[in-house]
Amino acid sequence: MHVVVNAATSADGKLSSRRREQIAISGEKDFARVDRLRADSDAVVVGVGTVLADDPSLTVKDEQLCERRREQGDPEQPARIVVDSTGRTPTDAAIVDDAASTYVCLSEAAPVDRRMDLADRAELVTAGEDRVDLLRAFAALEAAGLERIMVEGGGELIFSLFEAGLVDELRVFVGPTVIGGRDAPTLADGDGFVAEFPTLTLESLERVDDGALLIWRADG
Ligand SMILES: NC(=O)C1=CN([C@@H]2O[C@H](COP(=O)(O)OP(=O)(O)OC[C@H]3O[C@@H](n4cnc5c(N)ncnc54)[C@H](OP(=O)(O)O)[C@@H]3O)[C@@H](O)[C@H]2O)C=CC1
Ligand SMILES: Nc1nc(O)c(N)c(N[C@@H]2O[C@H](COP(=O)(O)O)[C@@H](O)[C@H]2O)n1
Repeated sequence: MHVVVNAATSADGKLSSRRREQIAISGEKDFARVDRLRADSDAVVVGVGTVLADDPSLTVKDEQLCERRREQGDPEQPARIVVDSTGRTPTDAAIVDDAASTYVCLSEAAPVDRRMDLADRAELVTAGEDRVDLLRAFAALEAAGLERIMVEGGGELIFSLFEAGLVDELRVFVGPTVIGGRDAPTLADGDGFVAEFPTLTLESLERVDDGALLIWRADG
């Protein structure tokens, strides 16, 4: 399995504002790059915080990219994956619509009624007691044939993926804006590291739109 985390931050490292509403940080070229990265992936992952904040579809928007996937024998759309310990994903969320297949990764703490509601719309993967055990969940997803994984956020999930040692690559578009706010989500939130910080090797740095795209390889 190869896991690429992709996100857009403001110049001060925020994913969105303290209101936790979706903000277009990327410009046109960067959104097109994100669409190509989705098209090159078997699955696109977000945490339930992003589902509740943004109601994302996570689909490939360019019809030619969908056509290319079909020609390669892939499903027209990559699968969507939500990491959601207790099954808070609404049943009318775009991520569980018919546009693509969806996996919801739950923990044992997810109530039966939430499981039953979501099971009509998604494949359920259970790993972990109170919180999703990402190592086990990702192993189950790999066993289901999902190899090329793109993670789109948010900051809580990205931190946990680094903590679990699951990140192979980090691609960050840094946009020309300042959002600020101590409570605004950043690229990696969670508890934060105090020692043994994950380190990265810079693979490339490119001007895109009015910002910069940085591609990092995770060491270790
Ligand atoms: N600019 C960008 O590129 C992007 C911006 N965003 C923004 O980020 C914000 C959402 O980010 P955030 O609030 O951090 O939410 P996340 O999308 O990271 O989801 C976090 C939630 O996932 C669930 N979860 C389950 N298991 C785990 C685990 N092992 N580790 C971590 N989380 C787990 C938790 O909820 P539970 O305990 O209920 O399971 C947790 O609260 C929004 O404002 C959104 O707009 C999001 C994506 C990209
Ligand atoms: N790459 C990127 N740049 C931004 O500026 C963004 N705000 C995001 N957000 C992510 O895209 C998801 C929305 O996807 P759909 O348009 O619904 O397909 C959103 O939930 C974030 O994960 N990404």
